[in-house]
Amino acid sequence: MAARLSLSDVNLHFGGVTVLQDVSFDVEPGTIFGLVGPNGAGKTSLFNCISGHYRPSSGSITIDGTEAVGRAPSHLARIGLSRTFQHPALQLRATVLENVVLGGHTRLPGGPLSWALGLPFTSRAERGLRAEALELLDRAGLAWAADRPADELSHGLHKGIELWRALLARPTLLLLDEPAAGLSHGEVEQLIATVKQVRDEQDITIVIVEHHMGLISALTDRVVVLDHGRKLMEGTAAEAQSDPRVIEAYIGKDAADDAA
Ligand SMILES: Nc1ncnc2c1ncn2[C@@H]1O[C@H](COP(=O)(O)OP(=O)(O)OP(=O)(O)O)[C@@H](O)[C@H]1O
Repeated sequence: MAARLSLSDVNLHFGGVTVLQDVSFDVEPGTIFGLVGPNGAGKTSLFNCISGHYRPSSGSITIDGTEAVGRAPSHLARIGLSRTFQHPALQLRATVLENVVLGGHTRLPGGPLSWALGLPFTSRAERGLRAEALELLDRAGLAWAADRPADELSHGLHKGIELWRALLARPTLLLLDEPAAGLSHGEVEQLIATVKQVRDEQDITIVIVEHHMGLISALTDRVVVLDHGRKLMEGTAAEAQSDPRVIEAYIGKDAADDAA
C-alpha cells in the first residue's frame, strides 16, 4: 500500500543556524510530490530528516501514522521507505547486479548470522532477489551491464542503478534526491518515462527533490517550494512557476520587479 507522509512543524538547527523552520505538509498516498527551491533552501536536509539521517530539532514526521523522528534509517527502510542520494552511493567495485541486489536486503529473512552462514532459506531468498534484480535491469535495457563492475559505467547509468536498487526494496515511500542532476536531455526523458511507469505499475508514493523544472512539471501532482528553510507555497508545479513569491526567491526581488 502506498504510504501517506505527514510533516508537522519540522524544525532543524545546526548550532545557531536555522536550516528548517516550521515545515508542514501532507503527501497523499500514490501521488508524486515535488520539493523545489533555490540552492541552500533546505531540501536535502528535509529529505535527511524524513529518511532518519538527520534528527529534527522539533516537529513530527509520520509515515502511515507511525512517528519517524528518532528512528534509524534501517528501521524506516523496514517500514517501507527507500531513497536515492544526490551523489549515487554505489559499491563501485561490485557488479551492477550486486549493487541492485543490495537494495533488497531488507526483504531477506533471518539476520546477519543466517546470511553469513548461507542457510538454505536465505540462499533461496537471495536467488529470488537476484532474479528480480536481473528482470529489472533487463526491462531497463541494462541486462548487458549486469556483470560489469559499477565503476566502468557512466554517471547517468549510476543514477539508474541507484533507482533500481531503491526499487528492489519494494518501497511504499520512495525519496529521489535530484535524480536528474548531471543527466543529458535524453537521459532525463528516459527517467521521466521510468518514474511514470513505476507510479503506474506499483502502489507507491514518490517524493522528488529536483531543480529540473521540466521533470517536476512532467511528473508531480503537487509541489512544496522551500526558501531559506521555510515553506514558501504549496500547489501544482504550474502554480509554483507563476507565483511571484517563487519567482522572487529564485531570481531576487529587483529582477522580479523588472520582469513584472
Ligand atoms: N550537516 C550540516 N551541518 C551544518 N549545516 C548544514 C548541514 N547540512 C546542511 N546544512 C546547511 O543547511 C542549509 C540547507 O542545505 P541543503 O543542502 O539542505 O539545501 P538544498 O536546498 O538541498 O540545496 P541544494 O539545492 O544546493 O542541494 C545550507 O545552508 C547548508 O549549508
